[in-house]
Amino acid sequence: MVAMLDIQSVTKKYGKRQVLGPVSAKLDKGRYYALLGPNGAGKTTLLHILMGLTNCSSGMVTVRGTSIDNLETRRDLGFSPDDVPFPESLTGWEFLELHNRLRQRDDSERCLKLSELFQIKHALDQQIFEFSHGMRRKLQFVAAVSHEPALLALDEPFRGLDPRSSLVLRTFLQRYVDGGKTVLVATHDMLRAERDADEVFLLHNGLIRSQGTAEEVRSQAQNALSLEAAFDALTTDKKSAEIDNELILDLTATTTRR
Ligand SMILES: Nc1ncnc2c1ncn2[C@@H]1O[C@H](COP(=O)(O)OP(=O)(O)OP(=O)(O)O)[C@@H](O)[C@H]1O
Repeated sequence: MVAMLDIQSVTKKYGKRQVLGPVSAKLDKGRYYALLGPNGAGKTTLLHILMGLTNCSSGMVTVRGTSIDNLETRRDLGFSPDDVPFPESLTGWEFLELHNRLRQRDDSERCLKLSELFQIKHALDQQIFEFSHGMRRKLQFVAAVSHEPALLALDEPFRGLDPRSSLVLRTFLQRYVDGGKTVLVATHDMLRAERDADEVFLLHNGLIRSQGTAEEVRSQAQNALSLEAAFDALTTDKKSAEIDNELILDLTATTTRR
């Protein structure tokens, strides 16, 4: 069976510095994947390469057997980035329409239904600079999913969402995957990853340090009790943990003495 996403020996260099890879992995349809890793591990860089937004330095990425260099292939991808500036002067609706036009599709009806689901429909005529952080996240998500992409990649999609919206998004993603699509979520939220993802990739210093179900990753970390503990064991060496503890004691001792 052809993989939904096939990442073949992908590397990324900025100048002489290699920040990613080689990374190889296959993602199947109908699965929810979590991409985990410490700050600077290369998660966003990898997502940008997978979505065709950044070129890799070497290697190849295919979606259902076709290179992501192909425009048609890229139209079957959806991406909700983290912290990318918005065109503030556009209204919410103009932002969604822009995505429709770039994809040469008319998904207006679906945009409206999604906006209703995420409770931003009432604000679509407002300019984006008036949107709150959570509203922006939701708008970004609606734009990413309105064309029903086969592969949906999301960078920290739950950050800043209120509990109800988080629940709606979580349910939506589960159903989306049940419908045969593939979801890849980069996150620092270990509890959510452990609960929701079928499989996780743990990236460390630009390389996949561990991958599999949360249970498999835990077993690779001497049967750690949680994914969070496994993450810590696989990405932090004992020496730096000791130095951290000493520094915390040192830095807080003066505070408590006052
Ligand atoms: N445009 C750039 N130029 C040079 N180096 C970059 C650039 N973008 C990212 N990097 C470097 O690439 C590495 C990976 O960064 P990346 O943003 O992919 O990490 P991340 O895992 O998403 O981190 P975080 O969890 O903090 O968001 C880091 O060392 C970063 O400094």
